[in-house]
Amino acid sequence: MGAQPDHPRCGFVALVGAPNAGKSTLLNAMIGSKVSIVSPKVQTTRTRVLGITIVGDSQLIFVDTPGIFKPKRRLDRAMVAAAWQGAEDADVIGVLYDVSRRGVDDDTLGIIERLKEQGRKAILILNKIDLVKRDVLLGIADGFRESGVFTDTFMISAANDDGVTHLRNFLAERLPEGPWHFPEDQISDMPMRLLSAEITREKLFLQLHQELPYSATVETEVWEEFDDGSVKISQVIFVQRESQKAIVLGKGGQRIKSLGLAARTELQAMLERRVHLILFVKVREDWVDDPERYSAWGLDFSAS
Ligand SMILES: Nc1nc2c(ncn2[C@@H]2O[C@H](COP(=O)(O)OP(=O)(O)OP(=O)(O)O)[C@@H](O)[C@H]2O)c(=O)[nH]1
Repeated sequence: MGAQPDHPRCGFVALVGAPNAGKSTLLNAMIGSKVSIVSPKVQTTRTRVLGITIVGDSQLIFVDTPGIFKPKRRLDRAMVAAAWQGAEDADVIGVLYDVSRRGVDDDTLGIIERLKEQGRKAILILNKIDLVKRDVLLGIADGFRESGVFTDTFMISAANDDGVTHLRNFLAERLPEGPWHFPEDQISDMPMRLLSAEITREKLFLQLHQELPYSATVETEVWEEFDDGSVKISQVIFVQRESQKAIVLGKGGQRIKSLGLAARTELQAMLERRVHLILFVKVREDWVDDPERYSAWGLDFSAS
């Protein structure tokens, strides 16, 4: 553990909001390094990610939560339970809202209701201000003020890094006094295996979004570091049907080659070392209801 300041502060910040509000983008902007997966599709964040950053004497530990939405499937219910758990344990809750949407959605209303029930205060983070006019923005802020839940309101554009530093400094001041929980150089306690699998899964979404909606998952099976500094990573892409396997492989293995290249390039940049990435595709029809998958994502299956 690196040296701590004389008067350290440390605490947990939970970002909650409807799917697509920009939680991952904001987290990445705050941490300054890729720790969560950003994708234009909704509900792609399946794992609770802790991103950690130091601001002055404060160590901010961000709990990025999966979208809090009405759970339908078993997996979704586990996600929602995990999301709320993260929020309830936090020192500061930030409710993120996408100002470009037309009218407040049920997800956000549900979050506010839940905060009210618990008598918890939160800060309101109005995101994507680059997409709306100022008077619209002020109207939205007024609307939220009536709920009585929010102590402070921030107007930011996470994607353009507008207002993010101000928010970060505010959070740093808000945290309770106490020793740092993590070594200074640790930006994420998400195991590297999991993070690298998420990178491959992101590539799957980006390259095959139409053909393969939400039915694939990726696991890292081998993580082997060599003396020359390189690392060998073997991953399995699980799909639900043979037809999907064929899609992931592509004609003459073209698709999987391209997925592997994209994932490897990003892994190398992140790990700052040479990466040998080996991808396999396996069919497992019932992965969505397999308890083992839940523990791998840090979700509590019994909560669902
Ligand atoms: N124009 C604009 N787009 C943004 C901004 N912040 C995020 N986005 C976009 O909004 C989309 C959703 O952002 P994410 O960060 O993935 O949202 P999320 O809340 O983590 O979504 P889930 O993973 O579904 O919970 C992405 O396409 C982002 O690029 C912003 O400030 N301005």
